[in-house]
Amino acid sequence: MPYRATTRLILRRPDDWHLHLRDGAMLQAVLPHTARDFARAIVMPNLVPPVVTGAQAAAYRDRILAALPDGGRFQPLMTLYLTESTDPDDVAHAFLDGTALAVKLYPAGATTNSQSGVRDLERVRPVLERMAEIGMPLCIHGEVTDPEVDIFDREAVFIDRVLKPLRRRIPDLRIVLEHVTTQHGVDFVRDHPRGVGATITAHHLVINRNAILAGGIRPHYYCLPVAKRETHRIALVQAAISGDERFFLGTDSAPHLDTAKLQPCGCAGCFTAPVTLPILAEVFEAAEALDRLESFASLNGPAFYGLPANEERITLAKGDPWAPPASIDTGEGTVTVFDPGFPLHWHVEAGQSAGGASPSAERPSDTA
Ligand SMILES: NC(=O)N[C@@H](CC(=O)O)C(=O)O
Ligand SMILES: [Zn+2]
Ligand SMILES: [Zn+2]
Repeated sequence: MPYRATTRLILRRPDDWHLHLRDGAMLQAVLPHTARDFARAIVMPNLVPPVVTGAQAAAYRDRILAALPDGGRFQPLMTLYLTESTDPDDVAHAFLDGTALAVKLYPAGATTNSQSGVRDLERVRPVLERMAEIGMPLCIHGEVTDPEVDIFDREAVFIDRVLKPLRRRIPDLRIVLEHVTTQHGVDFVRDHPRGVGATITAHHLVINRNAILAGGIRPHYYCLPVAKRETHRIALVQAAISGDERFFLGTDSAPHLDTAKLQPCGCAGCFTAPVTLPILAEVFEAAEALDRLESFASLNGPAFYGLPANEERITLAKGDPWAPPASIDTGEGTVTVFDPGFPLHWHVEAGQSAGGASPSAERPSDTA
């Protein structure tokens, strides 16, 4: 049946403030899916070996730009992986010359490729103090690694044990609590009027932990932090649709080969890049908040990072449900595309640019 758009929504081209692009064949395969819909993305540094220095970030940025499809104007924004031997001068230099926008804190052992991360925050204090001085944000994977702590509590415990004391010790350090998954995380951000933000993924807005475990084990819904119970999902939706500047989109699109996910010990991460904006449109529409999608996806992130919002526009169109590809091929194996579990009626119109005609998101209007 031919596609019939019945509703259109124009918004500034979104950015992704938390993205995994990997390297090599995987980078080649996943990058076009982000570059198609997003103007910029903060690229996570958890390669093997990790992207630690300014020079490594510049080299990785060059590899990403070389992998861009022809005519792609996508801009990768680089991060530095914080280790206990990170040099404060190198970090400051990379920030001030524009090579890196932020530093990423992985508690050692918390997630995929975090083994070079931080065990003792005291050891990185000189780096954090320097970052506070120069206004460089710290992006945080906010989970404790203590095996005594239940996996569903690890974000909340991190906030109490690590984040609150850190905030007291270095109050001027700008912090992004990445991929927030709990009411506790939302409350922590709301309690801090300045200098604290949080990214929210599309998948945490649409799944709770039942998606992973009820009626069978579904590895493609397993990511870290792991999805929590429904009350937390609702808190995340409330934060995302609130228009509150401190909450912005970070997809955490984290591709892994299916052969790595479908294992007795499969790895964490959901590949959402190809479906992020259609999913968000469904979520915001269901919450009667389509007029705030632009704040979440296109305005709040740049405001936090002190960057201009994109001038270019994209159009989201609503029509008959469409089926995204079940997976993409990387040449080295397939990667399953995140399935939200409901039909997608919205899609991003191809090659669309409204040329800056509209000052902000329009309320959807009937164009049929
Ligand atoms: N989110 C995930 O489950 N996985 C991410 C790492 C991360 O963001 O924690 C990955 O790199 O695969
Ligand atoms: Zn993470
Ligand atoms: Zn991530």
